[in-house]
Amino acid sequence: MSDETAIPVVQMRRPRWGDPARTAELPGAAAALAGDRQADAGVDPATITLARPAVDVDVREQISELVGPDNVSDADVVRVQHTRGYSTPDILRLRAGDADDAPDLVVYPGDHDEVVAILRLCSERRIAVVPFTGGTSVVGGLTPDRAGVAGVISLDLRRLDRVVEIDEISRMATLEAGLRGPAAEALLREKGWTIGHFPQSYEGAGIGGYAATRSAGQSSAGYGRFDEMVEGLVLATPRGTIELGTAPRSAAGPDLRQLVLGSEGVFGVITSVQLRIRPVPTTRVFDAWRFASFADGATALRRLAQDGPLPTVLRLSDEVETALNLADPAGAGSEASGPSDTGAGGEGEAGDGGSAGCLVVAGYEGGADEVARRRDAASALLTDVGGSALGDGPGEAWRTGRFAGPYLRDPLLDAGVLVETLETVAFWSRLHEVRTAVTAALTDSLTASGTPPLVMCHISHVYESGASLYFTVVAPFGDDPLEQWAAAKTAANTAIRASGASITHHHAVGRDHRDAYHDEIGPLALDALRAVKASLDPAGVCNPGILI
Ligand SMILES: Cc1cc2nc3c(=O)[nH]c(=O)nc-3n(C[C@H](O)[C@H](O)[C@H](O)COP(=O)(O)OP(=O)(O)OC[C@H]3O[C@@H](n4cnc5c(N)ncnc54)[C@H](O)[C@@H]3O)c2cc1C
Repeated sequence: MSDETAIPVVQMRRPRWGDPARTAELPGAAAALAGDRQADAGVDPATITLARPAVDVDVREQISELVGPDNVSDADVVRVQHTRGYSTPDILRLRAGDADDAPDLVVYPGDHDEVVAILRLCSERRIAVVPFTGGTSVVGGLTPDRAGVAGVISLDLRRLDRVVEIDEISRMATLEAGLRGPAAEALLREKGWTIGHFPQSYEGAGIGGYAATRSAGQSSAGYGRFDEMVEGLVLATPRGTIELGTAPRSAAGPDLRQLVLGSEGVFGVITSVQLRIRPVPTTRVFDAWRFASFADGATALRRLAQDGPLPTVLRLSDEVETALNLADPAGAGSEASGPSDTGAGGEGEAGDGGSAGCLVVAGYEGGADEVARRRDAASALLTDVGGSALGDGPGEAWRTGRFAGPYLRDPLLDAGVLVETLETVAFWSRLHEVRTAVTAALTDSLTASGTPPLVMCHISHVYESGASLYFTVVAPFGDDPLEQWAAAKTAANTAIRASGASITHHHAVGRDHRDAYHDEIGPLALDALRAVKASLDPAGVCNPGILI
């Protein structure tokens, strides 16, 4: 019954997304935006030749002794596959043959002690260490600053792939950090358990990355964000090991787990995580509802978040995304996706906020009785606040197509259509102001570049006091797509901060949001974080330039 178990771990082939056997056709809307442009897939990454690795030969030998010679590589093709992440600018650079940010060495440690030993050695030799779990960062989290370091190592954690322990009584599992989403889920499901964390990057991302970025999955209403599932974790630092998580809640000082969650590799490397787990659901049903406007739909989501009951998946698309979603759910309303079918115009009248209204997907998972109870009560509330039931057709269609969206970005870029996403989070009382400001900033910036965009927005993570806003932007390439997007992104960041929202709900800070993050927390808080880093990483080799 579960589509998540049908999805294997995919070894990504930068710069393209996902399983090469699963390609997506260029959507009709994109053809209109692209005009007569010839499709161009860019430079083949296998043909890129890199400068010689900067790391001294004796360092390489010492690392080889630590992890075994087969677990170190300086081959160009391997280094290119560890270059940057999966933001659209990252992809555009690699498509242009620019792999200047490639690491010097890629190292595959086999256990926690090897990670500590590598960090110690790199600290002595001032070599930057970039933890790499799935490599799907969209915020520049894998692009360290080389200033002041003698080289860069990408620490690929794929060999840390064990389920260490399942504590069925406490409903907890200890997982190594390199386990990728589908592998972790498959191993737990063999024993009847699920994590319930399904980001749209599920095929690529993994446990360490989820924890280091405070990831949020599509089922966050039911299972919580990833950081809310974490009961304990182990951090390897250049100065040794920190183990956190003695009990579920404690009054023993500040909760230091929260200091490590979201730390993006700057304090060290998370090598294992103790997670809350739940029984695999036996029942799953996804309903769809229509609301007259985004504001009406947002009120309905707020009421569910505040008064309950919460579905397991809860999301609201704006008018443009709704029209595309109802036309082809695999193509819109997804993370990092673009429009799929009719695009601006056509039957759905996307682009003019036309007749489709705003789609709410409410999915319920659990035991049969409990699902029926929650579904009945939530449906009564949704009806009460003005929703029209659309049955389970569009909801099920969204569910089955939900991991397909990212596959559209490559054909869109091939066709000269810029597509990128960004997200934020705010209190309910400010949400509409934030949405209006960010939409205007993106629209104005890209229109000023001569490429008026299609801007879509959805809510997919809700709390009693607020919700996330997720924007998908589509525009034809201008003369310089990197500059074009940089200007739009700066405008959006400025609007987010000016309207009092957070710079990120789940994509994290990386390098791309660093300045806005510093503005958000203020200089004293930043000093405190820097003091923690100086204590754990005195040589400053852990992901330099990221976050702080
Ligand atoms: C198509 C697409 C869809 C996406 N959808 C979602 C979504 O639905 N929800 C969501 O939250 N995010 C989403 N993302 C963003 C991204 O997948 C998440 O940030 C994810 O958590 C990253 O996991 P990863 O394993 O790929 O981490 P990586 O990219 O390997 O690393 C992310 C950052 O954490 C650091 N890091 C990695 N592992 C460790 C470790 N063990 N210890 C310390 N630091 C570490 C890295 O150095 C880097 O700075 C999406 C991205 C793409 C490209």
